[in-house]
Amino acid sequence: MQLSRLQIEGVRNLEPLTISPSSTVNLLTGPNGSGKTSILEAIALLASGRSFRSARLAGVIQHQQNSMTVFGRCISDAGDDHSLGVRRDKNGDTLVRINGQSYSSFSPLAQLLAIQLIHQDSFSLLDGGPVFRRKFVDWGVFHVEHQFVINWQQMQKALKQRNALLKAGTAAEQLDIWDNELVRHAQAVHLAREQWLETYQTFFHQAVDGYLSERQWRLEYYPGWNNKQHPDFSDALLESRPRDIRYRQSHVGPHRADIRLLVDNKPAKDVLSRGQMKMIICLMKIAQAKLLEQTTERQCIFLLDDLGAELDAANRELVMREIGSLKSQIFLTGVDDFGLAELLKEQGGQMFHVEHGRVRPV
Ligand SMILES: Nc1ncnc2c1ncn2[C@@H]1O[C@H](COP(=O)(O)OP(=O)(O)OP(=O)(O)O)[C@@H](O)[C@H]1O
Repeated sequence: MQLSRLQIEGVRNLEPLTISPSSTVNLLTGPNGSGKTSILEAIALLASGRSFRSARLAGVIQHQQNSMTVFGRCISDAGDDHSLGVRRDKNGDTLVRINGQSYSSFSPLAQLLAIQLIHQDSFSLLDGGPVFRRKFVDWGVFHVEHQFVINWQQMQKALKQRNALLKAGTAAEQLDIWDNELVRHAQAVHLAREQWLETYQTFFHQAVDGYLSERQWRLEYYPGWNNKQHPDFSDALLESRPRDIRYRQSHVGPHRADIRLLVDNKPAKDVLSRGQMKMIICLMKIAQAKLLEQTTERQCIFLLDDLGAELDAANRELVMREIGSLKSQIFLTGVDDFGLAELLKEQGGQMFHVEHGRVRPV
């Protein structure tokens, strides 16, 4: 899916704007605080209903305004036209519209727009907690296997019920019903993640091959329990039961899953420089987009906030060429064109200048 038109109103410092982005690269330049990231934020909002920088959406709505609206006209990978819109009021009311029809949740938008976001918090993928890596894997699985989200939601529900019983100090036998439900969906979630990761490994290794290829890279999957000892999750859950009862929470399961990236047998976050970490994060996301493109013929939209930060010229160009090898649409920000103007021309891109919340094509 690609955005052929973008309309934003009431988002942070941005004046109401309408732009027709290029289907290849869109470079947004301008001074600090001018509103570049806010444009990426608005695109991400259109795809997920969430902001990647504020937990509270009310903070994204422009001061003195009562609502914000993001509207996008998109061309699907099959060539169909779609209109998508999100409106959010200060009092929390939300409206999601796709092709003139209203929806009560954001998931239909997420299914249409596959966004790959790289910004300053993306480092969490390597140095943050397991939740960031689980989200990364689940995003990949969600876009290739639609049944996954149902199993994931059922698993979360069973886990919540089980934890509530544990907290209330309920007798062990009463856990059985939720344990059975948890096992059923947890097993499905685990298998889907495992299969996706098996395919992903190939794309990941191809992506890092052209970068620090003298190093040995390994991506390991931990499903959330010791599956060498207990291939069947139900055995692990049963073994964990006395501990779960004692500490009143569930200690094993796909909610504890993680992936570990090792470089020459050491955790990547302990040995890579900041710039190298950013490169690997970019390459991990590019590999994810390639997998999606090759398995489903769907394209991602890349949002790269301040790509220039931490990366030297050679690495910036490598990232741009790698993304350019996909059919993805790219939006990237920078205080200047950080030497990418030539490459931008070569890739048929478009530059926009942002100043005091006003955007104009250059
Ligand atoms: N709710 C809001 N209403 C109005 N203005 C806001 C609101 N929230 C933030 N701002 C302002 O909007 C601007 C947003 O800037 P943004 O982060 O998009 O800039 P940027 O061009 O990406 O900057 P940088 O180059 O420093 O990353 C800032 O000047 C900020 O003070």
